[in-house]
Amino acid sequence: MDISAVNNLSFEDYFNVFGNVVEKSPFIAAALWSRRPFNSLNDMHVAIDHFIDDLTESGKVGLLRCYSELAGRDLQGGTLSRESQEEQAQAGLYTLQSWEASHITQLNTKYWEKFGFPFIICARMNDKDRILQQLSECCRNEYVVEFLRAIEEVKKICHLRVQALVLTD
Ligand SMILES: NC(=O)NC1=NC(=O)NC1=O
Repeated sequence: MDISAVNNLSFEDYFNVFGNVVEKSPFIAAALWSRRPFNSLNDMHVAIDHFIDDLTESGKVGLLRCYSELAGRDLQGGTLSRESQEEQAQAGLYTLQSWEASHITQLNTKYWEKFGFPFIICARMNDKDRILQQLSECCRNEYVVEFLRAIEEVKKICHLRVQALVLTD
């Protein structure tokens, strides 16, 4: 659908389509309904980015905590969202060797224990080797570095999800 079709959707249809552009934070899509009409796809991106940037720190941390870990329990248990499942599959996280799977589990645990939210990276822009390498390196970062990086990765993931739903202009 193009941006004018987006603007003409009923709230229910809009919410069904865009509700998970920010993983398990449907309130963001619901809030952005008030920003219509969007002038362009980029206008939607900017509106979402500004909404996220305007959240309090605790609001941002809550948003980060809604993301499932990469190759984590949700992937193993088949409880990932459709979008996350597609993104993680595309990065090769469903076909890890056993040593890779145990390594990412160990690093994810170390990361969560250090920062209080899961390691987040845009899987569609990476592959399993780069994800493992980034996770390992990011475990050594300071809190503020990871907090800011994670928010920017959330935006990248969101932009790709919105782009997939709306024809580019
Ligand atoms: N923890 C994560 O990085 N999760 C994710 N990255 C993606 O690209 N999609 C996800 O669900």
